[in-house]
Amino acid sequence: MGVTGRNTQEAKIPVVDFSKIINHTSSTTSSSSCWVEARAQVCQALEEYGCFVATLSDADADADEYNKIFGSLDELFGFPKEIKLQNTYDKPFRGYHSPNDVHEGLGIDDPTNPQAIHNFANLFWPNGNHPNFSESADGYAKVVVRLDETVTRMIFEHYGVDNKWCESHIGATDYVLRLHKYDGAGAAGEEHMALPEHTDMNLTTIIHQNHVNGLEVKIANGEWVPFDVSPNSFIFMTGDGFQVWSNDRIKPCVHRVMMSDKEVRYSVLLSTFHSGTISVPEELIDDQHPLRYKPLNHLQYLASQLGQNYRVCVNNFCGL
Ligand SMILES: O=C(O)CCC(=O)C(=O)O
Ligand SMILES: [Fe+2]
Repeated sequence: MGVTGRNTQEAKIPVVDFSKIINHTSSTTSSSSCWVEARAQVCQALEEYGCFVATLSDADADADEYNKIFGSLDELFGFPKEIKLQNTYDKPFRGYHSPNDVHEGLGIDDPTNPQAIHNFANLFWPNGNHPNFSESADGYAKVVVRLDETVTRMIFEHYGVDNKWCESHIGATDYVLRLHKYDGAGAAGEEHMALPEHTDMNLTTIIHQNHVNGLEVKIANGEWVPFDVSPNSFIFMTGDGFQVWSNDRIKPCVHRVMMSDKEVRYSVLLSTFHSGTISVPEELIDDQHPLRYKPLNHLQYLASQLGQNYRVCVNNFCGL
């Protein structure tokens, strides 16, 4: 292992094949054998790693749909900062952010609503002159929201939690689409940490990236494992919200971004939040798993992090 603790051997993020379960126009929610097999793999990976790589269909038309959005990002991030700063929302962690001089991000709140995408695009290309961006963001959001709903259904089923709670959970989910840019390594090719180690405060994050690697996941033995680029691979990570919901069965994924490539890395993230309160289902409380968390008001949890220069961890916020 090198000084960064990076894994150079065999450890890999588990891969789950969703190509028969989901494509860009539909998804299966039956109890077919591929569904049952994927459901077991998903939950085992989330308990061990807090993440897995979902591979979707690699048919050319589908891969085009997943990757079209990257075609607009040079132009989008090339707009002056004063325009990017207009990307704001009332709720926290939705709009433009620029935590350091090598990374910046823009956000679209509620991307399942075409009007929300249109309003975002109009900040940059007024008068509706943005057909490529809006169309590709809309198509992308549909695919990843479908993936998120499918995995959420698998999680509820796996732990034997009544479907009515699953449907109300999905109905109370807020989606945010985030577009991230990371500058490449300097002229001498020196590696830099573009985003330090953290877990996400949300329920789930789904990340897809352009042809430049950078995202790494910390596994149980402390090694860092890279998420390798592929046009039809999406990393699915669980955040603090599912740690609470699952009464500590599901791990929040610890990750960071290290840039060693000279090219710019773009990533597109779907981030999900609960619009109300996350409570541990009664099916997940027993003698071996006594209740560990008070109900978590997700928005209050996010708000508690604003303006802090340290992270209030979820155990301190609502742990029993
Ligand atoms: O852009 C990425 O690949 C990761 C970003 C991330 O971890 C975050 O914004 O929380
Ligand atoms: Fe993150």
